[in-house]
Amino acid sequence: MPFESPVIVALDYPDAESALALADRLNPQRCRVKVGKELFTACGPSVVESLQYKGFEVFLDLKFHDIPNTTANAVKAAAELGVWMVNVHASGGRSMMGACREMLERYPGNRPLLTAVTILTSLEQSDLQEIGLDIEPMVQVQRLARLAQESGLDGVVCSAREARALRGALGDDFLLVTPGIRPAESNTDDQKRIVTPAQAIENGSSYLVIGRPITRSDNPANALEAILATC
Ligand SMILES: O=C(O)c1cc(=O)[nH]c(=O)n1[C@@H]1O[C@H](COP(=O)(O)O)[C@@H](O)[C@H]1O
Repeated sequence: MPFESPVIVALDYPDAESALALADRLNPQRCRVKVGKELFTACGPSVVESLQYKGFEVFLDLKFHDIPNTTANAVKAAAELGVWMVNVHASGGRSMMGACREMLERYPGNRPLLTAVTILTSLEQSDLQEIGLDIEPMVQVQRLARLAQESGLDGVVCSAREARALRGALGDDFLLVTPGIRPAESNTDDQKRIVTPAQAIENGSSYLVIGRPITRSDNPANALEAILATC
C-alpha cells in the first residue's frame, strides 16, 4: 500500500455477505482488515480469499493458544492462506511461540507477521485478580511482550496504554498492535483499557485495530478518514 495506514478494521460479522458489504465501502489503500473468530468460524478461508481478491491485506486474528505442534501447524495453515498477519496468545509460552516462528521460516518470500496477544483489552486489574494473576496489567503485558520478543515474534497485541513503556523497552522495530481504540466520546462497549487514536499513535502504537467505531458508523469510509486525520 503506497500510504502506510496504521488502521486495521475489525470485520466482526456473522456472515461473509455482511463483511464483504462493509469491505466494499472501504478503500484497501486506506486500511487493512481483520478477520476474527466469529467471521472465520462461520465462513472459513473463503472469506479471507474474497477480501484478498478485493485488494485487502488480512490480519487473521484467531489468537491460537494450544500446544506447540498444534499451534505451529495452525500458523502454517494461515501462511498458506497468504495472510498479512496472524496471532497467538503469548501466555502459550516460549516453546509454543518459538515453534510458530520456526514454522514460518518456511515462507521466506511471503511470511506473515507473527504477533502475540498479551492481556486482552477487555480486562483490567480486578479481572486478572479473579483468574489468579495478582499483578497490574502493565507489568504482565511487559513480561509477556519481552517473552514474545525473545521468542522471535514480530510484535505484540496490547492496549495503547502500555505502548509507550513497551516502545521504550523493546525498541522501534517491535510491532505494537493496539485494539481498544475509541475516538473521544464514543461508546466503550466491552473494552476496558481504551485509548483515543491520536493518543495511541503518540504512545508509539504501530497499528490501531478498530471495529465498531467504524463498522457501526453510518458512513464507515468517513469514520475511517476522520480517525486517520487525527493520527
Ligand atoms: O487480537 C485482537 O485483535 C484483540 C485483542 C485484544 O486484546 N482486544 C481486542 O479487542 N481485540 C480485537 O480487536 C477488535 C476490537 O473491536 P472494537 O472493540 O469493535 O473496536 C475485536 O475484533 C477484538 O477481537
